This record gives sequence, C-alpha cells and structure tokens, in this order.
Amino acid sequence: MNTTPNIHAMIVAAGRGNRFGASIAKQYTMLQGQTLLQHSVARLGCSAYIDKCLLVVAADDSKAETLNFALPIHYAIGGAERWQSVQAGVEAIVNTGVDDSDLVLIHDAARPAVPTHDIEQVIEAAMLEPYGAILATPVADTLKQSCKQSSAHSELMRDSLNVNKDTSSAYVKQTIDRSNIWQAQTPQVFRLGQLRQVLKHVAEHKLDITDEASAFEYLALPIRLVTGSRQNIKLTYPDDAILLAAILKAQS
Ligand SMILES: Nc1ccn([C@@H]2O[C@H](COP(=O)(O)OP(=O)(O)OP(=O)(O)O)[C@@H](O)[C@H]2O)c(=O)n1
Ligand SMILES: C[C@](O)(CO)[C@H](O)COP(=O)(O)O
Repeated sequence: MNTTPNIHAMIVAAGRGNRFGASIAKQYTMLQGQTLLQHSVARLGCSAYIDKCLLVVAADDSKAETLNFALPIHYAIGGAERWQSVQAGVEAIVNTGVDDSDLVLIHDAARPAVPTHDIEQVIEAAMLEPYGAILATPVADTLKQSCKQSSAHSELMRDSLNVNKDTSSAYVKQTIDRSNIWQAQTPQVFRLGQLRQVLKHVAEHKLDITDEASAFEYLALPIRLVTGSRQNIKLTYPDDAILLAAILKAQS
C-alpha cells in the first residue's frame, strides 16, 4: 500500500440547495464576509497536504469564476446528482495523469466550518487504508423510527376523545439503538482507482447514493470512520445558517 500518496482535493459545488430554499445556490450564501464556497476552499488551504483545488460547479454557474480563492483553482462541470458531480471531478483528475493509489479528497462546498485538524486526521487515516476514510460524528440524540398510524387501540381512544384525526401525522414506532450510528460528514478521502471503480458500479446499477462511502458499502469494501467535530455542519435547512454564522464567528 502507498502510505505517502499524492492528494487531489475537490469541492463539490454543483447543487442547488433546494432544502435551503434561497433564490441563489446555497454555496454562494454570504457568512462572515465570504461565500460558503470561499470559506470551504480556505479551510482546505489551511492543510499542509493541499496546494490546489478542483471546483465542481453547475453547467450554468457564472459566479465561481468571479470570486477570489485561497488556493489555485481549476474547474469541472458537475451532474444532476452529487455522486455524478464527484464522478466528473474524478475524471478531470484522471486526465491530469495520476496514479490509482493517489488519494482523492472530496469536500462539500456547504461545509465551510470544517476544522483543519479534522481535514488532516481524515487524510492521515486514509493514507493507512486500502480504500479510504471519512469524517463522521456519533449521533447525539435519542433516535425514533416513525409510523403513519397509531394502534387500533389508540384510534378508539382518539374517536372517544375526538382529538387529532389527521392520518398524515407521524407517530413514534420505536426507539432505534444508536450505539453504532454515525452522521457522515466530509471530507471523504478515497484511493483514486477504487473510487473510480465503485462510481462506475453505481452508474451501471443505477444506485441511489448520497455520499461516496455508500458506493464502497454496496461492494462491501471497508471505509474507516474518523471522529470529526460537531462544528462541521452542512448548510442544509434555513436554521443551519444561524448555527453556521455563530460557529464561523467563534472560529475566527
Ligand atoms: N448534483 C449535485 C448535488 C450536490 N452537490 C454538492 O454536494 C454538496 C452537499 O450536497 P447537498 O447538501 O445535498 O446539496 P444540494 O444538492 O445543493 O442540496 P439539496 O439536496 O437541498 O437540493 C453541496 O456542496 C452541493 O453543491 C453537487 O456538487 N452536485
Ligand atoms: C456527503 C454528505 O454531506 C455527508 O453528510 C451528505 O450525505 C450529502 O447529502 P444529504 O442528502 O444532505 O445527506
């Protein structure tokens, strides 16, 4: 195994941010005087392992090229799904002439608060792995599985009390054992050749995945979990902007 591989950093920024719901793509939200995308590039730039960055942007993006970044940037055009954006980035990297055992680091534009220490921890973990490593945090809260309907008994109670009859309401089905449950973050860092192969498998089998570690899971290939900071949240819903603004301010 190559334990001192080259590292190719990529930030995926080709999404729209539908859950965030703003009129501009969420990676261009301003926080602490910069866009999320600029913050994310700057975080990678703080690592001694990273000296340039591939930005994967939407085909109709006209904003990225107008911004100043903390690292030298080159560009690739992303796809409809996140994994397709990553695949486009991987192919752009391959075209520069690289080794299969090199590492590819993938980071979300929407995670601008990742600590440098975590970036380096996940890179160093991946260097010692045949396939790769990802940042993640053990879930902190009690987890409930939901169901749409309550029991027949409670339906009778509901009738007798004449309370909520909305059949679309969610109810608690059960509590899930959280002892082995983690929330995936980025960066996710993988061997280039292996990543290329698992993404090909995803495409061929039309798999529905939300991160690249999932592609390795489908092939039962082990990916190491590296405990990351809870500060590395993703801007997903409007409330996250309040948290992220506070985190970025506290970190600065
Ligand atoms: N086709 C896509 C979809 C997502 N991403 C990127 O992947 C990261 C994390 O994805 P997510 O939070 O799901 O972003 P969006 O797809 O933009 O959000 P939503 O699902 O709410 O539309 C973001 O930096 C986003 O720009 C991408 O490059 N290409
Ligand atoms: C890659 C990711 O950010 C890890 O948490 C995430 O999976 C992106 O997709 P999601 O649908 O927002 O979970």
